[in-house]
Amino acid sequence: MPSLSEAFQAHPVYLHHKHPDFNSLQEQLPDSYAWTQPDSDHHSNNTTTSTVPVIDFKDPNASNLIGHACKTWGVFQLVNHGIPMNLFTDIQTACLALFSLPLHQKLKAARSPDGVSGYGRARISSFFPKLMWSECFTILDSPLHLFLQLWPQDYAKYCEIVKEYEAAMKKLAAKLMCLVLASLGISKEDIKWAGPRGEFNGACAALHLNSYPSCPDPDRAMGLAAHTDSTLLTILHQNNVSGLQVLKDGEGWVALPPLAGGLVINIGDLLHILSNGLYPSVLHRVRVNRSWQRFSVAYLYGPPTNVEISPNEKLVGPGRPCLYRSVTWNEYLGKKAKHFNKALSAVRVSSSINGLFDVREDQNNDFQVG
Ligand SMILES: C=C1C[C@]23C[C@@]1(O)CC[C@H]2[C@@]12CCC[C@@](C)(C(=O)O1)[C@H]2[C@@H]3C(=O)O
Ligand SMILES: O=C(O)CCC(=O)C(=O)O
Ligand SMILES: [Fe+2]
Repeated sequence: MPSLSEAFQAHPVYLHHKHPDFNSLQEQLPDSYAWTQPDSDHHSNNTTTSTVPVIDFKDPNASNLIGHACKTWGVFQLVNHGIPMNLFTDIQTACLALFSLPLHQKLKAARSPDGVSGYGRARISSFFPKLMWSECFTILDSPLHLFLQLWPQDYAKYCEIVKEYEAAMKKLAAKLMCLVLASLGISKEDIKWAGPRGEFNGACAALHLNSYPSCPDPDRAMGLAAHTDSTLLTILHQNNVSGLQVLKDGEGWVALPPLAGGLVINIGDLLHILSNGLYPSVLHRVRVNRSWQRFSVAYLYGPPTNVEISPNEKLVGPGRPCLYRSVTWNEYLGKKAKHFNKALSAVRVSSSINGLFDVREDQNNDFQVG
């Protein structure tokens, strides 16, 4: 089976700017980080009243509630999910330890232009003329070789934390998949790689650690620009600092404040495709603030890299044409690396026939550079 890391070999991302040392940028926002915000965006932040659904995983009606949230928002917060609190404390401790290392040490584990794993900027940086106020660290498979560079003495402790965290996320993601699919009327028997008990054992995943340092001019800076994830679903843990926002049709950007012990679950592009557009992947972004450093840990969950994902036949019929052609995650990551937020449209089959376009094509660049 090809590995996820092969997806970027054909689309290397060269980021020409030097890696920043955010500690030395605390006086004034450099022009290369200054984004400007259109007036309409200020308004949408202030007037919105609705909130992202919070779902109790132990609720007997959880599958229906999840289905409704996926359809109307593409995102929800999950509580009572059974993940022990100490796993969150440990992974957040690992984030703090990692991002607090001196820059020259972090760069020993720098991500290569055609690679997936390691330290650097978000890959999407290459699509924007301005820089984002964040740094990230991506882990695919074992972090051992990277952590050996970062912590020659302490690497084992951090490897153990990552291993435990990933194992817990893998189990939770499989349970979520079963409920999400059930809410669409799809059973685990309909998905070959689900396995007999819905363990989704062959699933592929990446762990993405994000750090958003405090920022001298947060209104003009952008932590992470608006994007959708290419995943089936993403499970995100945020520390106690706000910043994450999702775009809601007709309402604008809605904040997703951290809930102690809660997890944010968002629909990615592959589930958007599998559900034939019924469960839309959600555009999200991260704003920064003047006082607090924010950390988040995203578990990016997808199918085995060689599995073709296409609209499920139960969701295709006379009134609902098949909207997307089938793609593997690897192939889709290649599309994302090339077309960014237009990747869904790039695999859409009937857009040119019906004159339909994926909504997010127009929603991509609400922040302009100034
Ligand atoms: C598996 C992956 C999904 C991702 C690219 C990656 O190889 C690892 C990082 C992921 C991430 C996180 C931030 C947003 C995003 C669009 C990006 O640039 O890197 C996603 C990618 C994705 O979901 O397409
Ligand atoms: O930091 C966050 O809250 C969001 C991170 C994110 O969107 C990602 O890693 O894909
Ligand atoms: Fe994301």
